Amino acid sequence: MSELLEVAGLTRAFGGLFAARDVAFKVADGEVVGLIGPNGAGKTTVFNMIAGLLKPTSGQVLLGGRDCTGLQPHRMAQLGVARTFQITSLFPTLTVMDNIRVGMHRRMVGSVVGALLGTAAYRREEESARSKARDILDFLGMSGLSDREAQFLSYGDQRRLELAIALAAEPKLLLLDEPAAGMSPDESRRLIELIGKIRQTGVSVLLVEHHMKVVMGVCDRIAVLDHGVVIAQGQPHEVANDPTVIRVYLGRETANA
Ligand SMILES: Nc1ncnc2c1ncn2[C@@H]1O[C@H](COP(=O)(O)OP(=O)(O)OP(=O)(O)O)[C@@H](O)[C@H]1O
Repeated sequence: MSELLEVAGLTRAFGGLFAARDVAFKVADGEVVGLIGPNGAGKTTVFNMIAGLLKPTSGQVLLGGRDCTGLQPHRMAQLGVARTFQITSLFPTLTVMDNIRVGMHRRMVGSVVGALLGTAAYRREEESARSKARDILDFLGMSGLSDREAQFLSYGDQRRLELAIALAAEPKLLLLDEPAAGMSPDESRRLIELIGKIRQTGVSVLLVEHHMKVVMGVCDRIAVLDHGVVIAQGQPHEVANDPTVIRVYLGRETANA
């Protein structure tokens, strides 16, 4: 497998505090990598530096070997990095289908003028967007919800809709920020299945997650952060049995196992 994402020496200081220091890990094509650690360990900071939302103080973010350090989020998106957004970014009174189409809209070539004039090119693009959105809903097992307003979806379905919007960008790398937060055990199980399905399509996933069952159930490899530093990385069973990791988790928080 070739490397899709590589971060090297990634560091971010806030004043005198190093939220991330010299962080290094890789995500291969079609691999699911978990980024875990106690509260305040630096997961979001690393995640945001990869997504382009936060500039590193030093270090590199490489995508397919290309240096993408410090690029803006929309440039990272163009290069194939998609992230899930919080539920608040859904449009509550729009249908599931329209939420996905709005998500796609920014990347569509057709102009506003084309839309206003109802040109053939615009209609073709619009139909292909709808068809793609239907495929994604089908893939996520949400076909029956296409016409439902987002506000009437269950919590788990709202989070699946976020996934659908991210997948509509046809990413190479999907960044998932605590996708299992607030989910019931049933919803978490479905999420594990879905992430597995997404991986099978060749998409790589970087997952920040507190929910250990989800992390252990779906990740090929895990990197553990503590105080901004990677203290362990490896396969789930290696990390779970690492004495430093056990000490950090037992000492700092009760793992959500
Ligand atoms: N904008 C900021 N300004 C100052 N300090 C920050 C900022 N963002 C994060 N920090 C600090 O950096 C450290 C790492 O925070 P970060 O949010 O990356 O951790 P986390 O692992 O994502 O935590 P959680 O699991 O609670 O979301 C924390 O000490 C936090 O207080």
